[in-house]
Amino acid sequence: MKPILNIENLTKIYGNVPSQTKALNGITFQVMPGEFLGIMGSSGSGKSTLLNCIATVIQPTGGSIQVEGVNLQALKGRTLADYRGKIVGYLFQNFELLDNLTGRENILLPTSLHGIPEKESSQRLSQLAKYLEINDVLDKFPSKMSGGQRQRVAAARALILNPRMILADEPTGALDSKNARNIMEKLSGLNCDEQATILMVTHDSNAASFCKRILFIQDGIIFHELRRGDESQHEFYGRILKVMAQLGGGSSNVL
Ligand SMILES: Nc1ncnc2c1ncn2[C@@H]1O[C@H](COP(=O)(O)OP(=O)(O)OP(=O)(O)O)[C@@H](O)[C@H]1O
Repeated sequence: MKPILNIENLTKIYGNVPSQTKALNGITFQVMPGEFLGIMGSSGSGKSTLLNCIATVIQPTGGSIQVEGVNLQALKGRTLADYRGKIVGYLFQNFELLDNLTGRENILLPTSLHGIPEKESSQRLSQLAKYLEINDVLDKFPSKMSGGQRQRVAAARALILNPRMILADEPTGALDSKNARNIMEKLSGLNCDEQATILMVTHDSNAASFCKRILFIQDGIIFHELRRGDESQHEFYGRILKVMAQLGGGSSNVL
């Protein structure tokens, strides 16, 4: 099997001499199709910079990112729009739903932007709405939804085009523990049932314990890696806490 994502010696330097910040300092890793990879690290370690480089929101300074064998730097115009719309789906901490659109309209927005036939879109919508338990909020505006409902609607929007890879930046960051657990169960279910490939940046050790593998970043480099293997989620959570303690951060919530 070939990796879906191949990152080699990635660097990102912000600013100009003399006030430069080296946010990524030569990161190399691969992600295989169907992986659920967590990226953890203390504040300022470079996690969001890494995710934003993969999302093509920011340009790396050096190194390469290949998705399904294609170098992201080679993407332009239509191919770049297709990458951003169809190859990757994004899930943000603050949901980023449009306030003046209903849940249904928010979810279907990418399908109209990418010219997906209505029948295909509505079939996928029904499937996702059932799975994510959001049927009763499809006609509501985001301001009338709970935080958990907003994040599940945002997840449906991220998944509506069947992306090859989901990029999630602190998806539980604005949720209480019950809703955080709920969205993580849904993401984990998609990973198991649909073999969705997920890359998730998180500070939350509970959320990270749903992953199959975790990369810990410190000062822009990979400092440690954990694989869950056959461990229970609770055992994995314990190991995550130990690494986070070494990094000087972490979550005190217990599953
Ligand atoms: N636009 C920017 N201009 C200059 N420096 C930046 C910029 N964005 C991030 N940085 C710096 O790059 C480093 C990595 O930041 P990044 O946001 O990737 O860290 P992070 O691990 O995601 O942090 P957090 O967990 O607090 O969100 C930090 O030192 C940060 O101050």
